[in-house]
Parts: sequence; C-alpha cells; structure tokens
Amino acid sequence: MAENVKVAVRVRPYNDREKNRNAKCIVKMSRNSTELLDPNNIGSEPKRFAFDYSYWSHDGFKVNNDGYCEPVDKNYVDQNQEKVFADLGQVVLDNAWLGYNCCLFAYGQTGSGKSYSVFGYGQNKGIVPVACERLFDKVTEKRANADKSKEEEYQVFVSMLEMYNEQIRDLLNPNSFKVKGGLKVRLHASKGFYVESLKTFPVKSYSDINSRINEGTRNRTIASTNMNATSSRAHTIVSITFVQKGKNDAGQNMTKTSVINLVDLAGSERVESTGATGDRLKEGAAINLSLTSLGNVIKSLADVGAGKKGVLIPYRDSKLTMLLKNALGGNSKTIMIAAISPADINYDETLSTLRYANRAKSIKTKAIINESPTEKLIRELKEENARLMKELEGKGGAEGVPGEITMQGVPEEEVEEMKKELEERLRQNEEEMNAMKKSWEQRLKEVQTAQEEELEKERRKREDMKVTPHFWNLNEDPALTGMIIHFLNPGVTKIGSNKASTVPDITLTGLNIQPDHGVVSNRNNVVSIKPCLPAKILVNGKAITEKLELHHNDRVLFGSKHLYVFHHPQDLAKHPDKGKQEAAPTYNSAQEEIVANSGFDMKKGPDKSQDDLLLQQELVELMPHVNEANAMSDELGKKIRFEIVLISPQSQGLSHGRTEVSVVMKNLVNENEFVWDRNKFLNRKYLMEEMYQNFVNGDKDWDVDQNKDPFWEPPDTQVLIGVVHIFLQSLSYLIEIEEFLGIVDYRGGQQGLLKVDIFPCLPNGDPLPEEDFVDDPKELLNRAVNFKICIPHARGLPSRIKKSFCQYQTYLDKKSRKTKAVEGTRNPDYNYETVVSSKMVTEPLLNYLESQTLVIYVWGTQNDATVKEGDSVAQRRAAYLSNQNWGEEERNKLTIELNTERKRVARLEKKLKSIQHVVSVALKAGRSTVSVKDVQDLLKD
Ligand SMILES: Nc1ncnc2c1ncn2[C@@H]1O[C@H](COP(=O)(O)OP(=O)(O)OP(=O)(O)O)[C@@H](O)[C@H]1O
Repeated sequence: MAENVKVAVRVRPYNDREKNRNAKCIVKMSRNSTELLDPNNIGSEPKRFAFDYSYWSHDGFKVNNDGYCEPVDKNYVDQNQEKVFADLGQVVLDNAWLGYNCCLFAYGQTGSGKSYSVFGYGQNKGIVPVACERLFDKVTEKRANADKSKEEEYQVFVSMLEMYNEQIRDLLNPNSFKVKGGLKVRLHASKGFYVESLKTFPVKSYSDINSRINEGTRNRTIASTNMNATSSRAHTIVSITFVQKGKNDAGQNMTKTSVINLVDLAGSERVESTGATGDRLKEGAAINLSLTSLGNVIKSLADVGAGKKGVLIPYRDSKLTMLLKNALGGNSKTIMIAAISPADINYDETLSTLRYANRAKSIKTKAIINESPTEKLIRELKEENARLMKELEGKGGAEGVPGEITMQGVPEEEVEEMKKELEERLRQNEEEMNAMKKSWEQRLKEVQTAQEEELEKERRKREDMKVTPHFWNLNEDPALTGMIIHFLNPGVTKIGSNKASTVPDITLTGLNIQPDHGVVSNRNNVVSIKPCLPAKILVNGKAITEKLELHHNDRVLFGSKHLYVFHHPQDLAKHPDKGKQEAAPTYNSAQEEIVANSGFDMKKGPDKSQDDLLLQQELVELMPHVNEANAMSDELGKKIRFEIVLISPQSQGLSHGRTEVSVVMKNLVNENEFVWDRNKFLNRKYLMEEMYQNFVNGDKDWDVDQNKDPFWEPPDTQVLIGVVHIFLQSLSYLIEIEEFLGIVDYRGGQQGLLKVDIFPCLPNGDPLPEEDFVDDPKELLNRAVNFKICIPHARGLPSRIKKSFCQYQTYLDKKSRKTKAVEGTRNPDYNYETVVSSKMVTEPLLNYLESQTLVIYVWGTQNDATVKEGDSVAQRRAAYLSNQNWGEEERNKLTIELNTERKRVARLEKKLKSIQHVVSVALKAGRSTVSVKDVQDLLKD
C-alpha cells in the first residue's frame, strides 16, 4: 500500500555565531504545528507548517558535566534524543524486522543539527548508534529464545559511503579514495541502483558496527583533510542490511531482507546564500548538483502524489538521487528530518528547508516485505547470471567468442565499459549466492580475524596514548576532531608527503605539504619539532623556522590544513595543576591564534561589542579558507593572491552598518584587484577545490577555460576605486564648496584626488548674486534652491585603472547620477556639470544639507594585461608598466593644475586667517557677533 513519507522538524539551540549577533528566535512550535516569523516583516502573518513530528530542542535543557543535554523544561523535546529515537528510529527498526526497506534522511543548512540527530555527539547519541544498539539487543534476545527447529539466523551487514562533489568514496575502504572520479553507480535489474565495489561488512555486535562507523568517520576525516574537501558539503550514507533467515511454518527456508539507509545530507545552503550571488560562476558548482537534483526529484514526486499525470522523475540527474530512488519513490518506508536553526538571521534558509520538507510530505512510497524462499532467490540469481554470461559473451568478454556481430559500430571503450558492468554484476551475484549458501558463522569468520586485529590495534593505541607523546587532529567539524592520532616515539619521526624519497613516518597529503616537511625528535621525552624549510609549520599560530621544543597542548599546523594538538603525557603529569585539567584547545581557539598572529585584533573583553565578536568569528571562519586558496593558487601556478580585508561601512559610502570581512583577489601579474564578499569567495573556493582535485588526479583538462576559471575575473568587471565624502553644510548658508578630496579605498588608503565644486545657483546654472546668502539656514525653508554640481576631473588614479567614472545620488534624486566614463588615463577629465533643484526647501532637505555628506563613488575597470604564453612574470610586469608612463603633455597639464591649486589653497588660507582675526577681535571686545559686511569684504577675492 502506498504511504506518505513521514516528516519531522527539529529546531536546535543557538550557536555562538547567532548568540554573538543577538539573534532572535523566529520559530514557534506547538504540537505538530511549526510557525516561522518573518523578521523583515514583523507584523505579517507567520508561515505555518504541519509535520508528522516536531521537536523543540532550542531551549529548556541543561548540559551536564558529561555533555549530556538534560531536559529541564516541559517545552524541551521530552527525553531529548530518546524521544526522537522512539518516534523515528524505533519505527525504522520495527519496519526492518518486518522486512521493509527503510530510509531516514536529514535535510537542513550547514550546522542546523542534521548530524546531531542522525549520529549524535558524545553522550547525546543519535539515531544511528541507538538503532544499532537496539537492533543487536533484539537479535540477542531472539537468539536466546529461538526455536531450534526453525533454524533462525540474523545477519547484519554495514557499508558507509561519502559523496562529495558527485564523487563517491567508500568510507570503509580507503583504497577507493584513489579511484579517479570516485566509485560508479550501476543499475541492477531487480534491486535498482547500487555503488560498484562498495564494501559491505558482516557485523555481529553493537561494538562491531560501532567500530566500523568509527573507522568510516576516521577515513572521512582523512579524506576531508587530504582532499581539501569541506565535510559539510558531503553526503554520508550508512547502509545496514538486515537479513533474517529461518524456516516458515511449511518448513520452507525463507530469507527476509531489509536495507536501512541512514543519510546525513550535505548542508542545503541555496546557491544564492552560499554566495554565488552575482557571480558569473554560480552555475559552475557541481557541489550542489546532487542537492538541487534531490529538490527536483522531491518536487516531481510531490506532483505525482498530488495526482499530476505524466510526470518524469529525474532520478538520473545525480548520483545521490539514483541511490535514493528506492527511498523516495519505491520500495521503502521513508522518514525525513528537517533540521532548522531558530535564529532570525537564518530566516531564508529555514523557510526554504520547511518548504522542502512540506513538499516531501506528499511523496508516496510503496514498501513491500522483502521475503522470499531462499531457494527461489538462489534460483533467480543463477538465472540472472546465466543471462549475464550470455550477454558478456556477445560482447567478446569472459571466455566467449569475439562479438563483432552484436557490437558492430559501438566504440571500443563503450564495449569495455559494458563488459566491466556485466562482470561486476556477475561478481556481485556470485557473492550473494555464496553468502546465501555459506553459514553466517563462516562469513563472520572471514572478516573476524581482520576485525579482531583492528580492535586489538585500536585498544593498543588507546593504551599507547596514555604514555607516548602524540598529535591528535582538530577539524572544523566537531565529529571529526580527535579521529587521527600520530605517535611520536623515541627517536626521530619524519613528516612529509608521499613524494619523499624515503617513506616518511607520518605521511600527510594535500596543500602545501612538502616531500620532506619536518622532523620531530623525541629524546628522553623532550619533544622538539623542526621544519624542513621552506615547508610551512605553525606552532601556536606562529611560523617556525628553527627547532622548537613542544609542550603539552601546543597547536601545530602543517601546510594549510593539517591542524593538530600535541599531547605530552609526561609534561601533563608534571603540571597536574592540583587536579585541574587544562582545557584542551579547540579548532576555533587554534584558528583564532592563527588569525591574531596575522595581525587582526582577536582580543576578547568587556570593551568588545557584539559586532566585534562577530567580526572575529567571521575572520576565524574565513582565514583557513584564504590560506588554502593561496596554497592552491601557488600549486596551480595561478599567480593570484588572496588577502582578507575588513571593509568599513564608511569605505562603502555608508553612514552606518557593520564592518564586513571580505577577500581581495589580487592578480600578481598586472596588480589588478577585485574585492569579493565572503560568500562569493567561498563559492569560488569550492570551485578551486574542484579544479585542484582534478589537477591532483592527473586530469589533463584540469585547467579550464578562463570563463570557468574560479581564479579569474574579467578585467572589465567594475571595481570601486574609492569614495569621496563631501560635507554639505556650507550649502545651507548658500556658500559654495570647492574641494579637491582624497578618493579613499576600503583600506583607508588614498587612490587619487577628485575635484568637486558645488555652487548655489540660479535655475539655469548661473551664479547667484553675491548678496544672496543666509545668516541662518532656517531662512532657506520654503524657498526654492538650485545647486550646480561640478566634477571636473580626478587626478592620480592607480595605474591599473583603465576606465573610470563617478556616481552619486543626492537627497533630491530618485536615481543615481553618473559622469561620463573616461578611458586610458590616470587623470581623467570628466567635465561634468549638472543643476539639482528643489522648488521648496523642506525640513528634511535642510537637515540633509546641514548634517549629511554627499558620497561620490569612483568606479573603474582595470587594464587587461593580456598574458602571452611563455612570458615570465617579470616580462609581463615590465610590459604592463611600460604602458603606464605618463606623456609629456599630461605632465605639463598636471604641473599647471598643481600650481593653480596651490595658489587657491594659499588664498583660502589667507581668507581663513583674516576671518579668525575678525572673530578674535570681536571676542576680545566682548561681542558675540561680527558684521556681515566685514565677513563679506574678507571673502571677496
Ligand atoms: N538538538 C540539539 N541539541 C543540542 N545541540 C545541538 C542540537 N542540534 C545541533 N546541535 C549542535 O549544533 C552544532 C551543529 O550541529 P550538527 O553538526 O549536527 O549540524 P549539521 O547540520 O550536521 O552540520 P553539517 O552540515 O556541517 O554537517 C553541533 O555543535 C551540535 O552539537
């Protein structure tokens, strides 16, 4: 019978970022109804949703010493993880016992709590570990009470994969990481899509399965560090196959199989919010492809559920949707958990998640009990194998005859590919048949020795960790922290890449890791580290160039990504601190010190505002990505440098707002600069990772066309050269403004000068009569005013600027105004004049004139230093700079202007001094006013 996908929604507590931003909770839950308030439209009706289950995990709990979140308030989800398991996990298990395929997948933006629900953290065990525990509890109970005559047997198998950027890796088989392009997805006639060569291990107990999942998580950590992949961008699927065998009442051997897929999806950030906004490369990212496809599949299935006819479900669009085909539209009982943030700042993402979940509600699946007589299953497999053999022979495979007749006209590679597929299916079927024939004990035995060795190794490792100094890893994903351990045994430990002439003791891969990277020596428990220059090693945030002694809890960064904490048991024992354990460093604290050592203020304290803390947090998030982007640029020879900059609201021409963390992308060849906002940079960084990975994989087409190159920005991209602020107060006295002001860039540096004159004038732009000025600005109220705005020229723009123009908007303008664009000079003459008029000065206009500034933005495009193949960097720079020399004529013009300007300034200074003199004479005489006539005379030329 068709049945709807069950949907649960869960709202997590605030994270630090939300707390620092003083976030407001915009989610309300009552029974199974969830309301979302729009923070941008407070009075509006909240968006209402109804789901099968709603879990309030936002507040109403306390964190115990062991990290367990204990409910203290009736609002908090009853019994925390237990309740979520009871509703969702238990249903999955019950269905598995009945022989249904089940799928539970978690959807939501990065950091919304997907992993917390699916896997859990520490004492707050998620659905996967609890489900495994309960499954084996029941198996043990069943075995104990088994009816011998029925020959009951329970078998559990586990596999674990990760899908990143459309590439599948077997997390229980690190060798699969080396497969170019990842593992393939194949289609099986009866079982649907499956992953080729994915290893499935039999497990006999909870600790077995737990150690397999830990092994998978450890491999995930290694992959995420080595391959520069960002773990929150990967989907993880744990598959548990549960087989129940036994005789039925008629004495027939039966096999009941259930596949349980537990899916922790990648962060669901939409393309716009991950930052591709306005970026020409937003379509390029394959990273989101699978999630976008999942969205399309869910939408189509929801349409079908709503009765729409003739809808094609695009399962084949991505590997994820192929693998989830059964879960979504076929033989499976499926549950979706929508994980959401409570905070107003995540409104868009939360709304999108809730809409997604709402759609998923109307998807219908048809689960059937997968139970058949064992003999029948074996017979079917045999029949299929016979058919496959025949097909293979037709393609000239196996021991068959060459298949020119059947395969005529089909390219050889395709035939090879088809053959491989058939062979793989044959192999799988054989394996399955053997598995059915073999006893469970036999199957377990096959892996047991290896696994026991693994467990013993793990046990020994834990013992060693108590006495031997070692490094343990820090990862931005808390679930992956502490998963990698490297021991530093007495003597010398060499660290390097797999390109070293002798295999290093600790092999690291990835960005900025040199073949011989560094050496750690441990002599009588004094442990020191030395880099093999120019290899990059940071200890406690500072680059080291010489040998340095390490101490307990020191943070060590190798290259750009391998971040470790040094654990020194003997050192620790020397400083027990009267039983007080020193807090272990965290990923965040280690990154903070790296940022602080790069010159940013990371101090905490009461003088720091919420905005300061938020800024610090954004720096911590961005800095490692910027370092990695630079390392990739170096290795790929891109001649691009990235640098973090803090952009104040003033430098963007704004009077208020917060300072933003952005990234400047600098072309080292022609010195062109582009400021990318954080989101755009992060989006580009994912594309850089894709490119770098292709490069590492030896793909000869790694270097893509300029239009798709994440390291490239077209030179005709408009950049903000700087802004000019002009105080308008003089205009409220009808006194003209004549200024030659600095064009200030985001760094606060001067990028040239802009001449701006604003004159009160007649409607036709002619000057006002001399006597027409006001003593008190209020006199302007209800009068007509006209101002002539002149922007004659800019001088001394940076040499990289090719074309420039100015843009501004006064209080009286509905749209912004622009000067003409001038090309080919650093000293453009805009010769711009316009008259801005108001028929009647109002209070707000007067207020604008008295207290505001006019902001003029100077925009430009940069020179295209077209790079010729084979030119060295020095040649390219020389060619570029030679274009930048100023001509004789231009120099003369500037000299004349400079002299005129000097004279004007001298005149103004003289007038100022005279006015100061008149004022001081008046003050000495005890007067509080000066004669208008006197001032007027002084102002005359
Ligand atoms: N229900 C909850 N109760 C308490 N803490 C939670 C809850 N849900 C999430 N958290 C905390 O929020 C943080 C982010 O959660 P989690 O790692 O599960 O997010 P995620 O959606 O899986 O992120 P990613 O996409 O990066 O994998 C973790 O530190 C986690 O402990």
